Amino acid sequence: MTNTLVLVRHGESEWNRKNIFTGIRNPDLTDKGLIEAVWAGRVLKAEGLRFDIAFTSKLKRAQHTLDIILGEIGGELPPIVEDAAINERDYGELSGLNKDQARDRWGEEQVLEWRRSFDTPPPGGESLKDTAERVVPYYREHIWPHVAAGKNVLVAAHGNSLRALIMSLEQLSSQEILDRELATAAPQVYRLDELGNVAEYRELVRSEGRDDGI
Ligand SMILES: O=C(O)[C@H](O)COP(=O)(O)O
Repeated sequence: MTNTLVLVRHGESEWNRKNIFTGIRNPDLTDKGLIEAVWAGRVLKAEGLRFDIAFTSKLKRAQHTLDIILGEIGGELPPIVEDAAINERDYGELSGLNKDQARDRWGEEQVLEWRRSFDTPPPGGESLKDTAERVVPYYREHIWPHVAAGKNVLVAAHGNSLRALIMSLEQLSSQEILDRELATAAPQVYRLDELGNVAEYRELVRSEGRDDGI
């Protein structure tokens, strides 16, 4: 399969485990996150996917996930481009706060609005719209040209930087993106047509109880 773009959110991070708003802070993966990344690499390999180039953010959890995936796939490593343009959405003053404590302090509805609305930024941070305004131009300028040239491209990034990109790729409305959740290390596999529209999409989700190692 060519013209393939695979987006993958990092595996579980230390702060995901502790239920803490992370944004552009820099925790690493947990042991569970490492295992999730291994699984993502194995399932992509089992799909027969090989990558010509890979992109990741400047944050450890995404870089580490990418390294593990590429290691599992094996063979010659593709070039890796790291750029802050695909960093996680900056959670501003919420960064470092426990999500339940934030709900106790500001109320369920306010916190949900900060987390999932399109254009309400958390105090001192970025809305999904702000995030899209850096992610989408970066995608168009630096990532899409490789896919357009028939390459297979892997992007390891973050829940909200990828939601911003998916909103543009799938032409979702600001209402439709509200409910789109990305599981950790679940590859989103897109085949794009020559205009960059989605020709095929599949999410590879880990099923419990497999005994074939993936
Ligand atoms: O930055 C974070 O805290 C998480 O990666 C994503 O946050 P969310 O679950 O509020 O989208």
